[in-house]
Amino acid sequence: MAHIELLLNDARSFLSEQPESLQGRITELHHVIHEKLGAGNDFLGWLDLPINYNRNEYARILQAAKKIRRQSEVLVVIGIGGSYLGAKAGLEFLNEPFKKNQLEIIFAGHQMSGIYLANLLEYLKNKDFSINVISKSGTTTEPAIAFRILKKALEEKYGKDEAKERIYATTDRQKGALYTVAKENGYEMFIIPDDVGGRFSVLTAVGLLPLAAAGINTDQLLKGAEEAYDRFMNPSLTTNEAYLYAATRYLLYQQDKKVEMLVGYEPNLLYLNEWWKQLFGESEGKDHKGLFVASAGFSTDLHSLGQYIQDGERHLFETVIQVKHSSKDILIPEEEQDLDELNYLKGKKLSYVNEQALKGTMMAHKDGMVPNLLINIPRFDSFTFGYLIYFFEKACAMSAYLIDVNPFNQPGVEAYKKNMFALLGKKGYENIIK
Ligand SMILES: O=P(O)(O)OC[C@H]1O[C@H](O)[C@H](O)[C@@H](O)[C@@H]1O
Repeated sequence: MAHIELLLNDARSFLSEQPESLQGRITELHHVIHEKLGAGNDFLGWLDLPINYNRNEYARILQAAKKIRRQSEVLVVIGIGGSYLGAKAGLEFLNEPFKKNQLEIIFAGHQMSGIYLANLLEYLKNKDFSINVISKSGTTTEPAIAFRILKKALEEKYGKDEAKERIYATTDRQKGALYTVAKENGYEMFIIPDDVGGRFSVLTAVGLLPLAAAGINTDQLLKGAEEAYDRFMNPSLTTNEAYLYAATRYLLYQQDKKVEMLVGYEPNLLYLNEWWKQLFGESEGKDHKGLFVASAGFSTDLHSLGQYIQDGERHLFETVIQVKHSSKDILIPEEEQDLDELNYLKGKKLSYVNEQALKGTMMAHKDGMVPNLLINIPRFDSFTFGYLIYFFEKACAMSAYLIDVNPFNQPGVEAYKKNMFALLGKKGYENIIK
């Protein structure tokens, strides 16, 4: 039984060729992926993580998570891009809105705002805190600056020796400035394997330590990823939803749909959108190719972007995530006078109203010539999160190979960095700007 469903009822009629016709190419590329024959083949370590993650390191992650919870009220997680979005997406996906957790997780180093960091330092003054600094390269500017500043605050508060017991560094096994700092100071370290790129690293310490520290059941998360691993080992489009998704978005792209929007009807999905955008945007957007990936939270954005989606340029399609079971719900009460004219909804669950909004919107957008793909997920739990992460990762590798780009590099990201370093006067960048 599939843990998540992919329904193409509102997409097929737009396609001049059905995704199943690509089965031959998909099977070929499945072998390219699994036999590591394609571009970027030294970055396929994520593929087997659900079955061969490092058990010793995982045991240390769980120990460290316990220690953090014992010692601190706040864990500051420093990282950007792939070293931030997976954990953030997981926390948002799994946390109950407004519920205060025993350990508060705060992210830093995911931008360079002085306002944000100054206020964070202020906030941390009277709190016990620990730091998990995450950077695969160990040299990314945003997290490096945030770490320098927060490390100083931690050392001033607890002294160098105790601060050392409160810093956890997740980085490369042997290189990079963060590696050097961590080794030199004797911080506990977690390794991002050489063959796992940032945006494919959620199932390593990058995602698992912050999530375990937050009290999330990471055993279940890994089990979900393992179930997805098993299911997507067979390339047949009759059972491999990851490849069916990849094939469908590829065909829509061929038919001049240039934008894909990931859409959810629950606020808990908003950061999954952000993680997904990095995954697909950095993996496919190169050599002047690739879908532009955007996202929306409905029904909120139906009151802003909704007009464009219904009626603007016809270059987009939507992938909608529906959550089948609500862990909590609320009934709409009856009012005697019905002044707000809502009695027609009395006794109805809010989840029911939300679902009708989803159905009505899909119908309207389809009528407006926007193909809709529907992904049904059962509920917000760790198992489903792990499953979904692996589903999208596998779909992404296939998608990128379908348009013949290397899914695992991101050369374009360096262009702005060079200019920024030149403007900041960094050594070695003197002659960049003419
Ligand atoms: O983990 P790091 O090496 O610090 O990298 C963090 C992020 O920044 C880079 O610029 C890349 O565009 C991302 O792919 C990466 O996830």
